[in-house]
Amino acid sequence: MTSIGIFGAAGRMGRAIAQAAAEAGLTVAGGTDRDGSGELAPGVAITSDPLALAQAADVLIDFSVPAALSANLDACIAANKPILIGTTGLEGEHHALIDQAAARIPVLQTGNTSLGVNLLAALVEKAAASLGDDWDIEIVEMHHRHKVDAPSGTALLLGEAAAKGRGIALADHSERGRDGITGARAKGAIGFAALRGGSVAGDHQVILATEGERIELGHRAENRSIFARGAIKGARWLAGQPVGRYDMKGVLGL
Ligand SMILES: NC(=O)C1=CN([C@@H]2O[C@H](COP(=O)(O)OP(=O)(O)OC[C@H]3O[C@@H](n4cnc5c(N)ncnc54)[C@H](OP(=O)(O)O)[C@@H]3O)[C@@H](O)[C@H]2O)C=CC1
Ligand SMILES: O=C(O)C1=N[C@H](C(=O)O)C[C@H](O)C1
Repeated sequence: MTSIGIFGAAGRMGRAIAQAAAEAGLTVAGGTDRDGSGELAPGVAITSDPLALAQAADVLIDFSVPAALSANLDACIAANKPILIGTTGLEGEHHALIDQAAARIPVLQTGNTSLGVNLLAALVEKAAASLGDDWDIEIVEMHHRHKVDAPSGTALLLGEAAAKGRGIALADHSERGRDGITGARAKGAIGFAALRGGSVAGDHQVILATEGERIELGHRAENRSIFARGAIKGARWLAGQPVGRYDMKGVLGL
C-alpha cells in the first residue's frame, strides 16, 4: 500500500486530500503546515518538518504556498521521494526549481488535477489550432473569496493550451489585469480576467470570439473532491514513474 504525505495539510485542499486518501484506502503518513501543530486525523500529526515527512511517506503531495516549495522539493530530493505539486501562484523561479528537482526525482506539477479541466485543456488546444488569430481568446475564472493568486493556475494551464494550439509562447501574448485606457486588444493576444467571491470552488470559461460569432468552452467544479481525487490518482501514478517532470496528461491518458 502507498502512503502519502501532505504539505499544506491543514488547508482546505490538505484536508480534502486526507479524506480522499482514506476513501481510496491509502495511508496518510502525516502532514506539514506553517505552524506545525495539531492532527490531520487521530494519530496523524501535522508538523513543520518537511524532511521528516518526506522520509515517512512513499509519495508527497504539495497543496501549500509557493514560499514553501523550495524546502519541500529539497526534502523530497533528500529522501528520494516523488512529489505531486498542486500549489498555484508559481512564478518562473519556482518552475526553474521544479525543473532542477525533476532531474533527480519524479515530479508532477499541475494547476488542476481534475479530469474535466485537463480534457477541457485538450479541447482548447484543438480549438486554438483550428482557428486563426482573427479569433480572440479570453479566459475568465471565478473562485472563492479566500483565493490569494490570480489568474488561477487553471487559467494559466488553459492559456498555455491555447498558446500551444496556436504555436505561440503564452508569455509573449498574454493580456492580464486590464484597467483604465488600455488601448485596443492586441491581435493574437490571450486575455485573462479573474473574479473572486463567495464559496465558488472553481469556474473556468474559455471564450473564442470573432466578428459575428463566439465559442464558449467551460468547466465548473462543484466542490474540492474532484481535485482531491485527482491528486490521489496522480500521486499513485507518479509513484511508479522514473525521474522526470510530468503533468496530468499521462495520469489521465489524454
Ligand atoms: N492543482 C489543483 O488542482 C488545485 C490547486 N489548488 C491550490 O492549492 C493551494 C492550496 O489551496 P487551499 O488548500 O485552498 O489553501 P489554504 O490556504 O486553505 O491551504 C494552504 C495551507 O498551506 C499552509 N502553509 C503555509 N505555509 C506553509 C509551509 N511553509 N509549509 C507547509 N504548509 C504551509 C497554510 O497554513 P496557514 O494557513 O497557517 O498559512 C495552509 O494551511 C493553492 O495554491 C491553490 O490554488 C487548490 C485546489 C486545486
Ligand atoms: O485555490 C483554489 O481553490 C483553486 N486553485 C486552483 C487554481 O488556481 O486553478 C484549482 C482550482 O480552480 C481551485
